[in-house]
Amino acid sequence: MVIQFLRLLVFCAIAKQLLLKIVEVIQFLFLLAFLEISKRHLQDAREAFQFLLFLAFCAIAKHLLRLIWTVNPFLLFFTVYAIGMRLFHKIRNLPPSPSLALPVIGHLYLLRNPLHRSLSWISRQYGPVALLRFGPRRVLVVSSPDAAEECLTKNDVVFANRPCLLAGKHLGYNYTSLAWSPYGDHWQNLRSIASKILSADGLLTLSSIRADEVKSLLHRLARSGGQSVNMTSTFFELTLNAGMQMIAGKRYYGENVGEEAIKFMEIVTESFRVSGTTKMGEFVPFLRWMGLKGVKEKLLALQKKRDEFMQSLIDESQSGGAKESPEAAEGRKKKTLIQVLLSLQEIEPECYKDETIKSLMQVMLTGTDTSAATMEWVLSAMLNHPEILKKAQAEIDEVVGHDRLVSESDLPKLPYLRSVIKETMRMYPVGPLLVPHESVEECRVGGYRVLRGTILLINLFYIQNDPKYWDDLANFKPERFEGMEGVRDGYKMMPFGSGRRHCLGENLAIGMIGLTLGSLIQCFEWNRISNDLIDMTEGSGPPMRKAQPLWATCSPRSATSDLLSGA
Ligand code: HEM
Repeated sequence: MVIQFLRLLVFCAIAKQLLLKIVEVIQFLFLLAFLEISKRHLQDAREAFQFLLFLAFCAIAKHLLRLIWTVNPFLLFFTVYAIGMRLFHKIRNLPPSPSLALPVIGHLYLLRNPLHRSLSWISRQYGPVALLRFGPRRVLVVSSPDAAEECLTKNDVVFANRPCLLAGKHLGYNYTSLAWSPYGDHWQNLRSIASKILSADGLLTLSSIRADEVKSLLHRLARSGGQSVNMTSTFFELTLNAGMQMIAGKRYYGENVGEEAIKFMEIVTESFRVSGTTKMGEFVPFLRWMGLKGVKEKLLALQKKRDEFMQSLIDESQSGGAKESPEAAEGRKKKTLIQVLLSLQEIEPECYKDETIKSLMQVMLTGTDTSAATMEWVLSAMLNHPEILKKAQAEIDEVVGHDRLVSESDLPKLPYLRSVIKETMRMYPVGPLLVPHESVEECRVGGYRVLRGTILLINLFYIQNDPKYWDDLANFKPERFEGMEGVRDGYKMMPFGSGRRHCLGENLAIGMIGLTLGSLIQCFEWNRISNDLIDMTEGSGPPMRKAQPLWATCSPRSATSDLLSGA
């Protein structure tokens, strides 16, 4: 910060001297010209008057500059700095940018929560490729399908890196976890391990775990007796239970949970608390020295707890003493993720270190959160549009019937349900800015120069809600996706990202979301808790959740009541 400030002072002092000199030179030149013309016996009095006027203007400007300098040198600093930067910006062919980037904080003063809304406003003013400064960091904001395509195809390798942010350092094992790792051999190795686990075959192996978790949720809801249920926490607990069952064969939420579960819940709650505190502050150097010092310590403490917890699960599995829940133990013919990774560790210990296994466990858990948030948006949207809920229910009745529960393998035969999920992900993408990327070398986007080390934010929220690309966009209309199966709609819809760093959990997430919502609407009639529409305002993320938790009531459908008693 000190260097930046000194640089600014030197720049302003030089700029001030230069400006004064320029004014003096102009004055001098005009004086010469005036004398020359008067020598030739000025014929045009108007011309002479204009010369005099200009001389007077220059003299006033010079004195004004001196006055401002004496009265408020800072005002002069800023004016000269802003004009200088703007010129410099233009000459270098950098993308358009809001004029006033304040020293130290840059454009951070323009941003509010939720961030994607502020960035949308900036895109409306400065176009689909805009450059901002978050403190000392350059940030490229892209908000059109064409520009996004350019970043994720032609420049895919250039942008395949992730920026070094606090969360990646302290929670991502010093940038070695899959989501935070820089593009390179280590990332490729992790990605190929995770791709195998999350491949269609890998997911099929663990599908019974997910189905069991959903059945257990249906049981619990059937016992709610028409009382209102907090669906936000219900979805969150469901996805965490399913995630931990796949990872370690454990469930931590529900009835009869023990001490280990309480420890796990504390870690999850703490993760939320801490993740909300890093945000923009980390781009402002003086905050990093002052306020963020505490955040760093909190992150370190959290990571220590998380690491110890995950290690205890690995140790338990290694010693063969995993205490599984009775349902899991009974149904488990398959290995948990930890068991699979430990057996690979025996063959290739260098590739499958304990740290690698723990970071993969964390990635699986992070993904569960985004799935839960999406389920909440989908159910909220359907509760606000009962006719859509009925249509999805009718499709399930016709395709699956009332004699068995929906399964993940039914999803390809339920296009309307899938369209409802897609339309929700269009209007309310839980990753509205994807995950930040960073350029490893200079490149061009939209004809502008993008310098090395620029953070890339793709404003998916803006693209997916831009009237240029979507008809009737304010209306929740799943029908727009009907008949579009397997059609890639350019880069105007990509809730899971695209390119080298696209989401690895897409199939798992779509399977779990479809299975859960399909089962909920197959077995229950759903209602809002009042006549008021559900508030669809988004809170700050990531992931982008609803600002208000979702409460709803459900009562078992008579046609499927047998299914619930036998589920
Ligand atoms: C509705 C649910 C989900 C949504 C909307 C979602 C969305 C995303 C997005 C937008 C990205 C960033 C893409 C980019 O940087 O361009 C991402 C990355 C990632 N997601 Fe997901 N995700 C979901 C669920 C999951 C699940 C369930 C898992 C794992 C079990 C998962 C694993 C990952 C991983 C590992 C990455 C980082 C990939 C990399 O950096 O190489 N996601 N996800």
